[in-house]
Amino acid sequence: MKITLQNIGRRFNRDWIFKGIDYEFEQGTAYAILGPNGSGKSTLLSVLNGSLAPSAGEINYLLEDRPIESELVFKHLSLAAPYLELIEEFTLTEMIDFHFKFKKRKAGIDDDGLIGLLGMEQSKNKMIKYFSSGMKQRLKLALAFCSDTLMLMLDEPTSNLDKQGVEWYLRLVQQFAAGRLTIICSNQEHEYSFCTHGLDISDYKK
Ligand SMILES: Nc1ncnc2c1ncn2[C@@H]1O[C@H](COP(=O)(O)OP(=O)(O)OP(=O)(O)O)[C@@H](O)[C@H]1O
Repeated sequence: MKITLQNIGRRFNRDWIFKGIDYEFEQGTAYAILGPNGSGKSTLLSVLNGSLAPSAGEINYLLEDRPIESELVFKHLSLAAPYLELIEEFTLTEMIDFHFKFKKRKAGIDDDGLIGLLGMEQSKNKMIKYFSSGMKQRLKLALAFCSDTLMLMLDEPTSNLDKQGVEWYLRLVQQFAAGRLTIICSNQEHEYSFCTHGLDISDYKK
C-alpha cells in the first residue's frame, strides 16, 4: 500500500488549514503527523483515510501497484481516534463481534485472545457505557491493532491512558504495527517515538 499526496491542501470556509503537501506514505513504515493543538493533524488524517476530500491537489492510493478509489480505502485501514465512538449499548463481547463483522481478524485473534490482550476477562459482559475512559481507549486501540488491515491510523493514541496503559500501547505497536503503513497523529513524543518519519503540519501553513 502506498499513499501519494500531490500539492494537497484543505480549507474550511476561507481558512486554509494546510497547503502544498507533497508526500509519500509507504507500507512497512511508521509516520508521525505532528503539530500543536488545532494545527490540522486530524484534518489531514481524515483526508488520508478518504473521509474528507482535499480542497486542492491530488491523493492517490496504490495497492500492489493497482490504484484504489478513495471511497474504497476504508476497507484497507483501521482507525482509532477520540472522535470515533464505540457502541455504548453493547457489551464488550458484542462490541468485538460487531467490529469483526466488517473487518477480518488478525490470525490467531479470537474473542478470548482479544479480551486477554485487553486484560478485561472480568468485563466480558459489561456494557461499554460503564467502561472507564481508559478502558474505552484500550478497546478502540485493540480493535484497530487486531484487524487484518494494511494501514493503521491512530489519532492521539494514548489519550486517557495512564503510564501502564502507555506501556501496553507500546507493546501492541511492537506486536501489531510491523509491516503495516502506520500513521500516528500526536504532539506527545512518547506515543510516536518509534516512528521513523515525521510530517509537521506547521511546515504547510503557507
Ligand atoms: N468541519 C470543520 N469546519 C470548520 N473548521 C474545522 C472543521 N474541522 C476542523 N476545523 C478547524 O480546522 C483546524 C484544525 O483542526 P484539527 O482538529 O485538524 O487539528 P488538530 O491538529 O488535530 O488538533 P488537536 O491537537 O487539538 O486534536 C481547527 O482550527 C479547527 O477548528
